[in-house]
Amino acid sequence: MTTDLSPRPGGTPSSSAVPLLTASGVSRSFGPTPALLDASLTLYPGEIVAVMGPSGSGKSTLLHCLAGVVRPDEGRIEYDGTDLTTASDTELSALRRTEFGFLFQFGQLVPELSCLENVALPLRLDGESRRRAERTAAQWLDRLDVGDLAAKTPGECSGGEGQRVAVARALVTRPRVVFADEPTGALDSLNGERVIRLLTDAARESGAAVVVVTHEARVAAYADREVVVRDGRTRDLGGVG
Ligand SMILES: Nc1ncnc2c1ncn2[C@@H]1O[C@H](COP(=O)(O)OP(=O)(O)OP(=O)(O)O)[C@@H](O)[C@H]1O
Repeated sequence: MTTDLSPRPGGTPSSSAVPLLTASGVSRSFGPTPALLDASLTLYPGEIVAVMGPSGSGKSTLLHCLAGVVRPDEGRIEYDGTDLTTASDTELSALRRTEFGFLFQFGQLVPELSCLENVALPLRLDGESRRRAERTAAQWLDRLDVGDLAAKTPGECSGGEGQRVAVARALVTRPRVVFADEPTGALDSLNGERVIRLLTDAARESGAAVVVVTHEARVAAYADREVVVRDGRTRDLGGVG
């Protein structure tokens, strides 16, 4: 049997592979405000893509549409054969729970739970026994160099430590895609660099693809490819560096 930290089958990046997630012609407005206009993005299995662009250009809206959190007004988003624009709310929430992992700028850990319980939570929600979930969670905390924080609550951790716990929680279900929205935005440059390095290393090892929204070039440097969003429109800049 493979361990919980092993790569998922088919998780090696390859430009010749079939895309895992494809968005084409996606538009979305909030009232009179157009947030996305004819946006497109293709994500291959195991690939790390940075989404960059000025404030208010539509990066988070694109991420939310790709993750099935926001429904576009127009366009098509296909994840592994499922059209997210027509999927039911039940189908979308099952996808988000089993196939996707999420990482935000801050505030995503449950303050009342220990770090170990926070990381075990997605597995518990998926029906895993407490013992198994916490054993896997402990492996992930070790992987992210925060094994010694297992019994602490998020309030007892520094910002960088909390983000590393959050990375463990985003990866613990072995998702096929991790959506990260400014995961280093609240950290100093040293801690930010450590978090993005650990996130991308752990994602590559486990075969997860990553879509990371960032305004920091040094964070985007960890990606395989860069997509820029400007005034709601996407432009693929190809390989980074
Ligand atoms: N829920 C919402 N209700 C109303 N307007 C929204 C909503 N979400 C986004 N917008 C608007 O859509 C546009 C794009 O916002 P979005 O958050 O996607 O940009 P962003 O590039 O992620 O910005 P930032 O870098 O500042 O986080 C902005 O004009 C924003 O005000």
